[in-house]
Amino acid sequence: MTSDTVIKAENLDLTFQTNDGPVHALKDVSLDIKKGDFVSFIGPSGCGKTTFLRCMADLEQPTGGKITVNGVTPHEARQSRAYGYVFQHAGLYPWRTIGRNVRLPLEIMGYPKAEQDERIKRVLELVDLEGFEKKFPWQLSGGMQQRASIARALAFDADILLMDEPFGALDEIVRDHLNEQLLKLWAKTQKTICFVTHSIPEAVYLSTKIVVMSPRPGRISDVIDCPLPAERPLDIRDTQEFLDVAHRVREGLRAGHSYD
Ligand SMILES: Nc1ncnc2c1ncn2[C@@H]1O[C@H](COP(=O)(O)OP(=O)(O)OP(=O)(O)O)[C@@H](O)[C@H]1O
Repeated sequence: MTSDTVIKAENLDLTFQTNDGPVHALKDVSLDIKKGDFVSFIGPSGCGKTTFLRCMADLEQPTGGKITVNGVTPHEARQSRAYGYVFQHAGLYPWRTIGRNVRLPLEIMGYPKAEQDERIKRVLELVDLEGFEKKFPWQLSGGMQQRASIARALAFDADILLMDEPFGALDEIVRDHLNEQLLKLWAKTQKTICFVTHSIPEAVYLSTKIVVMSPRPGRISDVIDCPLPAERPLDIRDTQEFLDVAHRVREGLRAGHSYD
């Protein structure tokens, strides 16, 4: 493992035991994610994207192989608050204001009140939600709620952000806007981001590396470097370079897909 490796999976396997028999969710998954990478995971439903992310987060236990996060086990990484996790649905507590939702992990971690206040202010600014601290989630649009949940994941300075289809439920215009904002935030914070998506354009637009997965059993079928410049206006999606990468992702998905 080189010193800039953040997540390393070696021959990872995970089989769920269910009433209908074993489900082989991950098979022989090996991957090296470097510091500052933006890695997207794309593949058909059931190919193990979420399961892989959950292994990184210590929410699932692999049945074979090895995974390290910052050179230690996912359990140790979780204890040292190495990552923030953003889910498909914002998952904000409706009875807490936006500010108090972002405050929650900081309270749990026992930050002093003044530092909590300072951090809440800083992360709400980062996601363009300054002034919304006292609003309740239902007073915000879906896109704003998702930004608040990103702020909550950023509040405690984790170096790694695990994002499981965070914009999947949003309409395309809002999603475009959040994609642009996420890229800016990534450039500003230099975090390592693992991002699950079903969208080829979203994966190509955001990533430095795209991991194509295929199902039954879930495995990695291709890892594609995305050579686009760091500065990515939305209309980069019309360039030949972008379309070439998108084409390769589509081919990778097609190769691993069975239409049964
Ligand atoms: N807790 C569990 N118990 C049993 N089977 C599970 C469990 N979690 C996931 N699976 C199964 O493991 C496989 C991989 O699921 P996973 O959710 O990781 O796929 P995914 O690629 O994220 O899918 P989607 O794109 O639909 O979210 C699926 O067949 C799923 O049904």
